[in-house]
Amino acid sequence: MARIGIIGSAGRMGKALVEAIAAADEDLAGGIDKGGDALALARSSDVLIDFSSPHALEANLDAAVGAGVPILVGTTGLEERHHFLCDEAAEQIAVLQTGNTSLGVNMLAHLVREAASRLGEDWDIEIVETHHRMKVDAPSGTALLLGEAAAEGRMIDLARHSERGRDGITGARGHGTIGFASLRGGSVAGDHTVHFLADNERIALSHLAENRAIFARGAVRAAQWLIGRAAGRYRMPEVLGL
Ligand SMILES: NC(=O)C1=CN([C@@H]2O[C@H](COP(=O)(O)OP(=O)(O)OC[C@H]3O[C@@H](n4cnc5c(N)ncnc54)[C@H](OP(=O)(O)O)[C@@H]3O)[C@@H](O)[C@H]2O)C=CC1
Ligand SMILES: O=C(O)C1=N[C@H](C(=O)O)C[C@H](O)C1
Repeated sequence: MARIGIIGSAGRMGKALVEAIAAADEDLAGGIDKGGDALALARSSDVLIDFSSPHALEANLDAAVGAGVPILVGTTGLEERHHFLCDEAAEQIAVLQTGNTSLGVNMLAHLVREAASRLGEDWDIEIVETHHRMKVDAPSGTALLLGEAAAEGRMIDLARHSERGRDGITGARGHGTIGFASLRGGSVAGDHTVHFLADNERIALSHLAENRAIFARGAVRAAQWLIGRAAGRYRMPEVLGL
């Protein structure tokens, strides 16, 4: 049995993970929240799963490196410097960072990449996400993951072709850009739709999460897969065989 340590264990995802670890017949090494000792947790774990806060990322990566255990980072709201920190840690341990651990969203990303590569630039791409009222970051990590997939399909740089947070007299939509819109309310676990819009026709590719069990199940699967892996950055499609 693998010993899995959870960072953010009292949170919404932390609770779902406790159930998923039991369902997978693995061992819960322990869990911490704000103020917890990540290094002590890492030393008693075979792998760490982090669904907490971007503020905690540096300490969590240091703990994983210190104990020499792999880490799955599911936390979203990450900035460029957080991705550099993941790269640095991945020189010494296996690191998998992803905005979404579910099979369905990773399959959707594959479809979006394919559609974006086949449809010309006269098909505008807009990504709409809806989440529960407690979510603190926008756009969601998943929306950005889907945006990256679309940008890869188009062979463009997402950072230089994004339209985010439109408000006021924005001017016409930039040709060839990828737009993002975020809705917040209720208890929605996570809905994402990638719209492809051309003159007189539209395609909408969607994923609707009915609960957090899908994220927790994927996270445990990734954690199991990470144990014993060489140092490096890994991605969910490798875990899921997509
Ligand atoms: N990749 C994916 O598939 C998914 C990613 N997420 C992401 O996971 C993250 C957590 O989501 P959710 O569970 O809903 O959020 P919650 O707010 O419910 O839980 C976050 C938990 O992290 C803890 N925490 C906060 N700061 C620290 C810290 N410095 N060190 C250790 N623990 C800390 C909190 O503890 P305290 O209350 O003490 O502050 C809390 O228990 C978000 O970024 C979310 O977007 C969510 C679902 C799926
Ligand atoms: O905060 C959430 O709840 C979720 N966060 C992730 C994201 O930002 O995409 C994944 C999922 O959609 C739920």
